[in-house]
Amino acid sequence: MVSSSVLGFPRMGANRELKKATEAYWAGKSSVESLIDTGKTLRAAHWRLQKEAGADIIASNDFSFYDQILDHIQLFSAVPERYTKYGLAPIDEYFAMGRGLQRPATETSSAVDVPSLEMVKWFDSNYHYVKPTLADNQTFKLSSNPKPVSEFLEAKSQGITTRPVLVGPVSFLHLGKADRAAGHKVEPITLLENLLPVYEELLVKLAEAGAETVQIDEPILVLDLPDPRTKSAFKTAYERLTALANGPKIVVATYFGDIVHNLDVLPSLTKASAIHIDLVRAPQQLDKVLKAISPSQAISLGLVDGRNIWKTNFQRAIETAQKAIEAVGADRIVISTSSSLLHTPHTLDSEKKLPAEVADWFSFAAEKAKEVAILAKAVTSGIASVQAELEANAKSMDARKNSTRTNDPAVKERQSKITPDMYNRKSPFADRMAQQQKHLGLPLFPTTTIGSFPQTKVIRLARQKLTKGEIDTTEYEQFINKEIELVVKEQEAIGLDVLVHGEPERNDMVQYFGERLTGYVFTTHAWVQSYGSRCVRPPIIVGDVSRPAPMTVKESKYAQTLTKKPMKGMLTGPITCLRWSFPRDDVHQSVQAEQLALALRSFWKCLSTKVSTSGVEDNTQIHSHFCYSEFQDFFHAITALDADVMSIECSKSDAKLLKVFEDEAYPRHIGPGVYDIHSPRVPSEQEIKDRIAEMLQYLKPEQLWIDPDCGLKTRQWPETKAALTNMVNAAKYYREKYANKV
Ligand SMILES: Nc1nc2c(c(=O)[nH]1)N[C@@H](CNc1ccc(C(=O)N[C@@H](CCC(=O)N[C@@H](CCC(=O)N[C@@H](CCC(=O)O)C(=O)O)C(=O)O)C(=O)O)cc1)CN2
Ligand code: MET
Ligand SMILES: [Zn+2]
Repeated sequence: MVSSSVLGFPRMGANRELKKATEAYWAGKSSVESLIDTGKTLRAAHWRLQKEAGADIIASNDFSFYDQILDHIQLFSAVPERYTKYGLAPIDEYFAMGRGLQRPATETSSAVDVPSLEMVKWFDSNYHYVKPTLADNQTFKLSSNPKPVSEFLEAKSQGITTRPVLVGPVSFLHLGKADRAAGHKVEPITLLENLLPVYEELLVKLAEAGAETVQIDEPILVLDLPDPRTKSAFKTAYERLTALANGPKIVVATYFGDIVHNLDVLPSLTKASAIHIDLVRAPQQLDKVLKAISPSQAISLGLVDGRNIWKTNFQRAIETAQKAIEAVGADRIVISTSSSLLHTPHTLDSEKKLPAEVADWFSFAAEKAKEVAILAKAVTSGIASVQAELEANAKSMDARKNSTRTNDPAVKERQSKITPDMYNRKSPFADRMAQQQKHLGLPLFPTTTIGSFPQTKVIRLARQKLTKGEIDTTEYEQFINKEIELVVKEQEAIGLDVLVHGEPERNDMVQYFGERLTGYVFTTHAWVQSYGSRCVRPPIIVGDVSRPAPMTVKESKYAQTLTKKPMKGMLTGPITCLRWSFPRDDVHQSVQAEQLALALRSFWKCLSTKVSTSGVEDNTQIHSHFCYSEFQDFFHAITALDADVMSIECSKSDAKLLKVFEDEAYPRHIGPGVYDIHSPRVPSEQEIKDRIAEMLQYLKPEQLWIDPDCGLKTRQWPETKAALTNMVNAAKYYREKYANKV
């Protein structure tokens, strides 16, 4: 028999109950009991939903109040001392690591001021995890009442036997880093021996609690692993974890890529009961993995997309499953989601406004749980047992393929006319910068922000009223103009050099642009967690993209009339628009990216990839923003973009990484973010000065801009003003210090 499995379920809830509960707790508006209760209710509902959908294997410990990697940091007692020293309640210590904590002393407790841990993109998704920061000689200890065990028992008490999911020891270490803030230099992988006993203890506890199998995620198996120590860590770890006398069976799960280049790791995993692979992202790996697994091992086929919202093509999935069955036998096959469903919205049932034609093409998390069950039944009991479902699916696939929504000949025509000159700026950087300096007259260490200012409740409510028709466009636009006036006034008061309009008209930097382009559709409830309590509602690209309605130019122009200082206009680049939307799966992503670039270019010849930014005058200064700290990995790609000024996320990473700019003699301007905007914590002027001093070890004073890590939309006004004031003062200090020196 072939069973079906779901590697993990989204945890926010159908109506973002978890977001609301967490934010209410942070705001002091609800108790910890009420937060914990919401978690429990959501877990129960999600397990039941999957059970009723017919999924055989359902995950537990996929729930998290903030992030699953952060959960493991606490589970292993790997919390840095700067958090533990306050003796906070475990949940508060946990949130302090996620978002920092800054609070004055009270009669009963001392003052707390601690920044958050670093937050990083989860592989190439738009989810972000909290990076483990480890000490030299880091010790690990299993927390009391370990979460994976208690959540397993919780499900069991509800009559549902789950498969607990853990992040594997090798991935946990590989995704971590030395705690440089506390002076440590350890290479995380060398800590494996210290960590393994904790996994052993936990696995035994899970088995004792009744878990027959545990899913251990080792997603780093899809990465290149050049360090031989990483590969040998798999051997050390899995030979031990799969040999526990009283341990559970272990399924090793990989996702978001293929493991073909790491097949030499598989022999270390022979005693794992199954290997899971992502066949949506990397279908070509099946044959090789089938040959490489051991004869006793099962293979879990990730056939239902955990990253996108398209209905699974049943015919194709069944063909793949049958091929695998022929190769190794039905008893060794599991049909699964490609990854956790964390990256998909909760349920299609909530969408009442989608065109019916289009809604029939989609499948969200709840529907995907049904898909794995149908597929498993089809290959176990025969096609006839799910005839109706298969017919409906085939009809839907056909309808999508032949729909007029998906093909627009005019777009294809325009795409065929892209010429080489559309890729390049008019003059080289040095000439452009000379003209820009004359035009803009900026001081040394110019200060700016990334674009957004606080998206207050008032702004969101105004937008909600517009959507509901309670106010009209004119009233809404007047409201937005008032917000822009406020943002400009505040920036002038703070003393920033290059201003922004603050982006109040945008619900989200991706959704906003999607809503103004054809080829997209939008949802009302399809939220996906981005980090912590923050969610996005990615627009869906269903067809060829084109024909922008006028957008955002009006707001920027209005903002410029309010000040003599230079005003920067903000656009979301085509690649980000693509990758943070739900892209089509029937057309190559490069084609979709090009369509987006053309669409954006056509209304404003100014954007962050070359087709969009070329055709701009020399004295127009292009700022490109990248909120990734791993810039060294794509240094050459960003260099090729030829932006005049580049702003990058940097405040949480080692300033030494900036050395790449020095080594490569990068000539253009750079603003490495000087403070973290994801946390409400206000950085002091001294902290920012220290950070700038570090940057000046690698960057020339005349190329350095002073800005925050990213946009300020998630912040409140008081902390925004305080932080930017400290930032501007720090910049002024260096401006004086270097006056006449460069
Ligand atoms: N797409 C995307 N990806 C990104 C980023 C980003 O900004 N966008 N930034 C980086 C980090 N990720 C982030 C992700 C989300 C948010 C964020 O602020 N999200 C908001 C939602 C933004 C939004 O769409 N807001 C809408 C609607 C919000 C809403 O909930 N409205 C209420 C009504 C108003 C209210 O009570 O607040 C409702 O519908 O019930 C609007 O402003 O119009 C949130 O979770 O709170 C920030 C950063 C990387 N990836
Ligand atoms: C996630 S990058 C954000 C860029 C956007 N212009 C903002 O400031 O919010
Ligand atoms: Zn950013």
